[in-house]
Amino acid sequence: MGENQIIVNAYAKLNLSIDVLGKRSDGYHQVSMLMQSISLHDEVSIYPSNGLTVECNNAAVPSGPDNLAYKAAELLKRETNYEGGARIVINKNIPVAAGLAGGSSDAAAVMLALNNLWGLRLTIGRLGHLAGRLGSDIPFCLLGGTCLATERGERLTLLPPAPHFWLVLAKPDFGVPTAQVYDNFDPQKVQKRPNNRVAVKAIEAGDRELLLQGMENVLESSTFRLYPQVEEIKELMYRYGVEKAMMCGSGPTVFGIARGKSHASEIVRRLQERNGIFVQVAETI
Ligand SMILES: C[C@@](CO)(OP(=O)(O)O)[C@H](O)COP(=O)(O)OP(=O)(O)OC[C@H]1O[C@@H](n2ccc(N)nc2=O)[C@H](O)[C@@H]1O
Ligand SMILES: Nc1ncnc2c1ncn2[C@@H]1O[C@H](COP(=O)(O)OP(=O)(O)O)[C@@H](O)[C@H]1O
Repeated sequence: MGENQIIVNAYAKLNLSIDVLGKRSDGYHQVSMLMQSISLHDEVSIYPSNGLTVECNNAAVPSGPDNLAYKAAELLKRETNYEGGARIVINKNIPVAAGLAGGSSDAAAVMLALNNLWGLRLTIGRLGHLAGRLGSDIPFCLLGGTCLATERGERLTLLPPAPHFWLVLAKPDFGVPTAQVYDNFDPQKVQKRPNNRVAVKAIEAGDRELLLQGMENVLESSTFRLYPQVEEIKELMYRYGVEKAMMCGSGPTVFGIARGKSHASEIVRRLQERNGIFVQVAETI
């Protein structure tokens, strides 16, 4: 390992709940979401270099300037007039366009690492502001843990850690663009809305049962209409006995809350019998 090489983990997120409160004049949606970091992560290695480069071992992810990690580095350079560079290498474990914020998390990890490597001394508040300009989920990825996210999702209130969950993640063999899900969102078609006030109280009180009652994701109504296979995965999770199943973000990944680690492994085994589904055990962190 080179002397100045930095390796950081970029953790995936899921949304314990998503409510959409309306459409804003800038085209984005006003949301109220409970966000949670999970153990699944990419490894981001950063090497000192004169130029700026980004490589990724997953062909579905753009290398170079279209990569969110590149955009994050470029934004830091522009804002601080920093003249140097970095070689960024992403080892992808988080499925792409999955609703797990893999790209956002890589970008956040790069911002934190380069702030150190380049000696920029930007405060977390300043980093958060810059992150929000790149993507609505990136400020949360900087902070991690359990948060309430409002506005576009970039305005955060840090909460105490949510009760621990063993999770099963399951994603069909296609990705879903976030913009398509928001465009297709119709509040009239929502069946169940979350109760975020109750869910926040439950997190503060460490009340697992109450939290499960408050959790819903209104974007399911949109994604399920576009991709019925996603709803089928959710139903399968319930058939296999999860306490709660819900779509991650805009999908198509579904998470199931298992009754323990071995229950999670058993569900993974059963889901693996179906072709073309990415399945993995994870836990909240
Ligand atoms: C749905 C969520 C839930 O956490 O996550 P993902 O499923 O993408 O992981 C987020 O709201 C996604 O955040 P993020 O993926 O950062 O979105 P952005 O890059 O800012 O925006 C992508 C597109 O989604 C739509 N968008 C996003 C956020 C928001 N509050 N309202 C929107 O309408 C806009 O059409 C925008 O052009
Ligand atoms: N570092 C990155 N990792 C993953 N995807 C990236 C990255 N940089 C840019 N992208 C692009 O962003 C899109 C959505 O990425 P991702 O963060 O995986 O999904 P989601 O928004 O569903 O959580 C991908 O289709 C990809 O083209």
